[in-house]
Amino acid sequence: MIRFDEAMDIIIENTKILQKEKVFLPDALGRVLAEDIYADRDNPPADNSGMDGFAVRYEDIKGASEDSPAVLKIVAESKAGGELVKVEKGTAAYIYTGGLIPEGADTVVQKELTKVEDDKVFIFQELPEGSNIRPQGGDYRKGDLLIKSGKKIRSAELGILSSVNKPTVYVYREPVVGILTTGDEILDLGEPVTKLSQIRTSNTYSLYGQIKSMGAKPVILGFAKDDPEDIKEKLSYAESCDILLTTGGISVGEYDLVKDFVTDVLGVEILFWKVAQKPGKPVAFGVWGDKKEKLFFGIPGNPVAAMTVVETMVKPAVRKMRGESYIFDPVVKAKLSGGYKRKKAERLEFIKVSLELTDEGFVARAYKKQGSNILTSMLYADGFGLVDIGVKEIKDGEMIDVIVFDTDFMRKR
Ligand SMILES: Nc1nc2c(c(=O)[nH]1)N[C@H]1C(S)=C(S)[C@@H](COP(=O)(O)OP(=O)(O)OC[C@H]3O[C@@H](n4cnc5c(N)ncnc54)[C@H](O)[C@@H]3O)O[C@H]1N2
Ligand code: MOO
Repeated sequence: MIRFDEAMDIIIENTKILQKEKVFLPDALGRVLAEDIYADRDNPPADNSGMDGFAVRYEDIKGASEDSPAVLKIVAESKAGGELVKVEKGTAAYIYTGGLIPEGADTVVQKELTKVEDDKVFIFQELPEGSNIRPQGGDYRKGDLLIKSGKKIRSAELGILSSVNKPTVYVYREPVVGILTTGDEILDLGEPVTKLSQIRTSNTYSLYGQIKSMGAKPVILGFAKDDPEDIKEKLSYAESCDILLTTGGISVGEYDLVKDFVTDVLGVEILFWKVAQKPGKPVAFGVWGDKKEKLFFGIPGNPVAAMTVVETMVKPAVRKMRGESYIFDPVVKAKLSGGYKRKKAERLEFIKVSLELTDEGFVARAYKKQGSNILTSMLYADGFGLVDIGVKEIKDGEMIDVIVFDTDFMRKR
């Protein structure tokens, strides 16, 4: 049995970033940029006005006051999208926000400080030279590196990409993740219950949700009975996936067949099996494909073990494949209210905790039932508290590290 950190090193070392692909700009939201983005023009492309008002020569308004206003003849108009106009000594131009600064003008006086009579504008205040002018290149210059490859595309990035005229953009491909559910007892949605021992699947859809929300494409490969032929056939459906997840049949029972068959059918090379963690101990990991570029996770059947393994092990791998720079969820220090006790301390334990953000920092509370079959514990959890190997008790009020996988609790007021 290896430790969790050793397992993660093996996973990350064997995970490769996927190829890039071109997508339409709006579809790039949430994806990771696979090219450097340079400015095609200065922004703003020319000096322009930050206010509605009048473009003037500073010389002409110098010394202006309530009692002795400057009086200028209005000779032109400059609006956003308009032509470049001109002002000369003793004249002014109407100007609107975004309008080009007329040739000869060096200052903009906002409308509120002026009065118009016929073709004359009265200016009642001197403003510093250059007032209300947004200079050419004040945001960025042509040729500047604006966004580096590897950046996750949010709305701000979409705005910049569109401002530099990128109707399509290179991003990294999103992994296709096949989910194969195994077990004689497992029923899909809608299948009638005919025996007491049958279990309605939870893993198929909780894993689907996890995979989808981490920015990958889940594909449900079906349900296999604990029967060699059935498992082999359904494993073959995984051929076109980047990652194969199986749930169930990975422990040491007579019917735990998955690990051997992934090697027979897909040529998976198993790199580890069993990790000193709780839950999720029997997890298996391997690589396959021509260049060993595809991943296999044999995930335990117990529902909480399955979700925990996907959150802690599969998620960083998916993020790396997507080209993301930051692949781990945040870890925060939290005060563990109520403490936590356990009998054995041989494994790193991920305990399901709810979180609260108080004036004194994060407070974590462990769910009272931590078993790996307790589905409701995952409903309760915002994160996993980490109880290290060798630790049997964390006292009430002691600090623990918590992996935060849902931050909604921080919005509570
Ligand atoms: N002798 C040993 N027995 C077990 C060990 C061990 O080390 N020695 N490990 C235990 C641990 S830890 C886990 S976790 C489980 C994992 O077993 P499998 O991955 O082989 O899973 P199954 O036996 O197929 O199922 C376990 C449990 O989960 C339920 N299950 C399975 N699939 C689903 C699903 N899609 N939705 C909801 N529930 C599911 C299944 O009915 C079983 O109750 O092994 C321990 N045993
Ligand atoms: O570790 Mo198993 O993974 O207890 O549920």
